[in-house]
Amino acid sequence: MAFVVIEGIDGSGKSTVISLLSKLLPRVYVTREPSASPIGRLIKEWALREGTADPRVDALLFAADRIEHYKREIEPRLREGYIVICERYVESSIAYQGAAGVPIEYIKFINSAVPKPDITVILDVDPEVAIARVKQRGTAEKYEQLSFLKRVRGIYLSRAAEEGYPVLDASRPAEEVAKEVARLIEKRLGSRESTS
Ligand SMILES: Nc1ncnc2c1ncn2[C@@H]1O[C@H](COP(=O)(O)OP(=O)(O)O)[C@@H](O)[C@H]1O
Ligand SMILES: Cc1cn([C@H]2C[C@H](O)[C@@H](COP(=O)(O)OP(=O)(O)O)O2)c(=O)[nH]c1=O
Repeated sequence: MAFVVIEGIDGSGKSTVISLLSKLLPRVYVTREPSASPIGRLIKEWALREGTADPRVDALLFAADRIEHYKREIEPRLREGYIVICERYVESSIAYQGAAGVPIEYIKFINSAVPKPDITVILDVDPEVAIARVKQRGTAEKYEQLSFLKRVRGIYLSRAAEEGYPVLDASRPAEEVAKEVARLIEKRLGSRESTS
């Protein structure tokens, strides 16, 4: 079993890479955050639109959605032997709510009820490129502002340095990025099989 998380700013190509990945790897279950849970819907329909009074409310809502999402959707699929690929997870809260001023230790604590993924990959791209890509996609959400995304990117890169996450250049064609992620996953799974 393998729990893989793909992280990156809006427009870094996460959804595109993940849909390509699901064709490159066997028995993949794809999911994402905010999730389809009632809390995930509240986040999409309210927190990310009108907005909350304090970014700690966002952090708490994302953490609550994450526990529901992990317990009800991710954990059962892992037990069934799927490679679960999740678009966004704890590092999104650290990067986005951290950039909004919430202390990182607070974010880590409220997310301590869910386990670390087996693999976390950061898709890195210049925020100007990401914003241009998202503009083609339709309306920008509350977090899709250039200066804010520059702070988010900075936190992702410092977290990758702290935790040893692979950082991929996501300005390349999505097919190339997806192949590199698939190789990373196969290598990590292969090394687990050889040690198990
Ligand atoms: N590597 C890439 N090169 C150019 N455009 C891309 C690339 N990856 C994604 N896109 C385009 O950028 C937009 C955002 O991609 P998406 O995968 O939705 O990003 P995210 O899920 O990270 O927000 C989409 O229109 C998509 O077609
Ligand atoms: C999971 C997560 C997402 N976000 C933000 C990042 C995005 O701007 C926004 C929605 O995520 P996004 O991946 O853009 O989903 P959608 O395609 O449905 O818009 O939520 C956080 O601020 N914290 C989190 O913990």
